[in-house]
Amino acid sequence: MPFEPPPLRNDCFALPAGVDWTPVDDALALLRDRMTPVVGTETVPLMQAQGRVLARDLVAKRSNPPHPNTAVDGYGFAGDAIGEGPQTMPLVNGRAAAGAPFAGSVPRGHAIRVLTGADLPDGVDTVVLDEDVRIGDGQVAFRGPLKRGANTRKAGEDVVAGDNALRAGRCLTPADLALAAAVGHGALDVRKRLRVAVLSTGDEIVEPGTAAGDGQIFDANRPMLLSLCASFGFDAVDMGCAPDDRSAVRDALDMAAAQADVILTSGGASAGDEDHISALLRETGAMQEWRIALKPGRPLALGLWNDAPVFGLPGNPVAALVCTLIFARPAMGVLAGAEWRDPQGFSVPAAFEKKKKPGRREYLRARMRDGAVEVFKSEGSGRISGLSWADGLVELPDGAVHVSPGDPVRYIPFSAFL
Ligand SMILES: Nc1nc2c(c(=O)[nH]1)N[C@H]1C(S)=C(S)[C@@H](COP(=O)(O)OP(=O)(O)OC[C@H]3O[C@@H](n4cnc5c(N)ncnc54)[C@H](O)[C@@H]3O)O[C@H]1N2
Ligand code: MOO
Repeated sequence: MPFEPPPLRNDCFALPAGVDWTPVDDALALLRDRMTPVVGTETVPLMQAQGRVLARDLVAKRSNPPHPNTAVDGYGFAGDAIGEGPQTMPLVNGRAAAGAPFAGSVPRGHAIRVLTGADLPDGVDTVVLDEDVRIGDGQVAFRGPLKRGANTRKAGEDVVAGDNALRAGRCLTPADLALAAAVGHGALDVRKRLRVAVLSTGDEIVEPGTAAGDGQIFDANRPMLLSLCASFGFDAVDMGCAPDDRSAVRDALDMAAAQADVILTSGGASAGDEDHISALLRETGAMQEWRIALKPGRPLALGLWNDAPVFGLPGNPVAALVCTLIFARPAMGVLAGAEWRDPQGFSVPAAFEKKKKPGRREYLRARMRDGAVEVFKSEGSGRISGLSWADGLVELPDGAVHVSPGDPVRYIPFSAFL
């Protein structure tokens, strides 16, 4: 039987009793607390592991470097055999090169030709750089003093065999693959990719590029959310668009839960007559409507559908993106077996003025220009051009603020969510 984690609990999205408008940090703390990995593990070749989530701590099978070696092209000798001022040493026949070590031993007071990366021959612990020597008559001449061990690398100075080189839950970067390779691994145990189904809802939504009649709009959320999930390293599953019809939405959720580990829907998340996502999730008894003290993205419907967590995102594209980045992204990371990650923001000077009332956190579309952060001209939640204009978000705190140009504000680049 495949080794798979247990499903989430039915009440995994429940808010504590009496909570009404949930502050963003409380909502995030709840998600962090309740989410657990839902995907199993598999072994993949190292070369194909970029972007995957490491399933177990990676123990170094070999030290890096494995042996003491020279960091430069030059001449190696015993460091304690020289003093200050001019030095002359007879050269031993032969040389040590990377991949072609010198088999013999170098007598004290003698030197040997060494090339970068070569294991230090027996009797050598110090190297003088090519640029600092003169060669002639079977001898090498240079000026002392030279620190013992100069221009060499110690065995294990980077990683020692048996050390934990990488921690489980890490999303593997190109540099991680270099490290894993260096310490002796050719294949890695990783989490299976999280499958994320993306479903749009709404009678007014039509396929991009088709003819749109009066009252119809093109599906902008689906291409955005599918590509976003792919950029997070997940398998994005396109579930198309369901009309505002309870049984059609039910069928679409059934299909999504059969094909994916998580479901992202957009539209129909609030409590209007045609808000079928929240109504259906409520029917399962696992629906939680999170009214988050946040702009944009107030209504976020969370629930389980046939054991698959559902993030019912608001329909407005700006709110859909903000809710995905701020809530769904870190939660999906944990479902995928990764560590919880808070996006790294920066404190930068504002290039704008803004007054904000207390009681909710606000995210503004933003971009850095000339060392300061500017914000989009409108805060309208349907203004998709502003998402495209932006390189990130400015996060304004829950309390009241009056930002003036030059004041420090928190800027989170979109790349911080990847
Ligand atoms: N009486 C209230 N009305 C609304 C409230 C409220 O608190 N009380 N909240 C507003 C806010 S804030 C938002 S956000 C929206 C969220 O509503 P829904 O999640 O139910 O979304 P819809 O009503 O279905 O759609 C909202 C808006 O977004 C457009 N949309 C939907 N899907 C797509 C898509 N795939 N691509 C492009 N655009 C999409 C849709 O046509 C609507 O214009 O509710 C407010 N109302
Ligand atoms: O979530 Mo709505 O888009 O805040 O405006």
